Amino acid sequence: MSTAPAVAVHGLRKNYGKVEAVKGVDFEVAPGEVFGFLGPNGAGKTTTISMLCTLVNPSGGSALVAGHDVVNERDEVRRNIGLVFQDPTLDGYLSAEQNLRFHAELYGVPKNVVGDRIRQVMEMVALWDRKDAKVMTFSGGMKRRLEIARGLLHSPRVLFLDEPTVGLDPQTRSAIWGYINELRRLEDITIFMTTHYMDEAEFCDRIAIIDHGEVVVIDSPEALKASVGKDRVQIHTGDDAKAITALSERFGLEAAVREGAVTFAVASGEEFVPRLFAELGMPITSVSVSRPSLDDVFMSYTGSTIRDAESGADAMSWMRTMARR
Ligand SMILES: Nc1ncnc2c1ncn2[C@@H]1O[C@H](COP(=O)(O)OP(=O)(O)OP(=O)(O)O)[C@@H](O)[C@H]1O
Repeated sequence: MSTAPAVAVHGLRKNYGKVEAVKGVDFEVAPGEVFGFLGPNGAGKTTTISMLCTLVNPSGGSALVAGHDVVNERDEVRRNIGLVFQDPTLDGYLSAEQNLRFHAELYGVPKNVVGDRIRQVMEMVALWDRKDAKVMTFSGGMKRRLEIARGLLHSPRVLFLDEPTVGLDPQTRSAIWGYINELRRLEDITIFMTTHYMDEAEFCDRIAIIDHGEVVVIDSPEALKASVGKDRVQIHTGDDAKAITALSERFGLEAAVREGAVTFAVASGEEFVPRLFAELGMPITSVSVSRPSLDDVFMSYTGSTIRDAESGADAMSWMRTMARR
């Protein structure tokens, strides 16, 4: 297996008129990696992935995918990638299998292997028993699964998934992740995906947090959470106000009531708890310690929660829509 990066991006930029959608990003994705691009709506995820897939021309910088330049070697890039985008492009009047056969012809999959490959990818997403059904009869989750199967049909080296689970219910989302995990076990493939679901970013080997067109940080979910440094401690007491004062006076900690409990952040929370019981000077009825989540990571690197950032982006796109009228 090659050790050259599956994706190598240097100073990649995209402007739409005055909007700087992507402001010069740099990153590399190793072969076999599941790499996640995490950011709120409007952060520049789709624009970046579209440039890597040769669907949008960069305004500057460079990108190699499977060793090929996305501007000068578009055909080579396209042959080596699979795409699953937010907007479905399946033909509802054709059966699931016919959709895949059509795709196989477009990509020149050799005739002698098409049948076996179609069966293999459809079994991977548990749709083989529905191969003859028209796609218009499929649920949203089944269509997404079929799109993933189609994206894999020509054995791409890099599979791009743009928000693969957006709009799906939690059960279907978790099933899709089951297939993605199965896929990385069975196929020699690199997966590049975008998401704005924090819980899904946890499944990636590494994630890049992107905000306002810039990559803010790149690392494994574990390392990112560790970089935040502090655990979240929540305690229940008979008198929250008194507990907040005591935490401040005795430990110099800033606490507030969150989700009905006195909440504060502290390094090595588990080691701190025994001291807390001994020195707080009032009874504690329950305590919980949790590690930082990716939400805390996003907050610490961007200064806002992903939801706040999202409503800001929504407001921006609403203003742009109004301005165009
Ligand atoms: N074709 C376009 N013309 C003008 N502006 C665009 C175009 N496509 C994207 N933008 C703008 O570029 C910025 C980045 O958009 P992009 O779709 O890449 O973000 P995103 O992170 O993928 O968001 P989402 O999760 O909503 O898809 C936004 O401000 C968006 O409004």
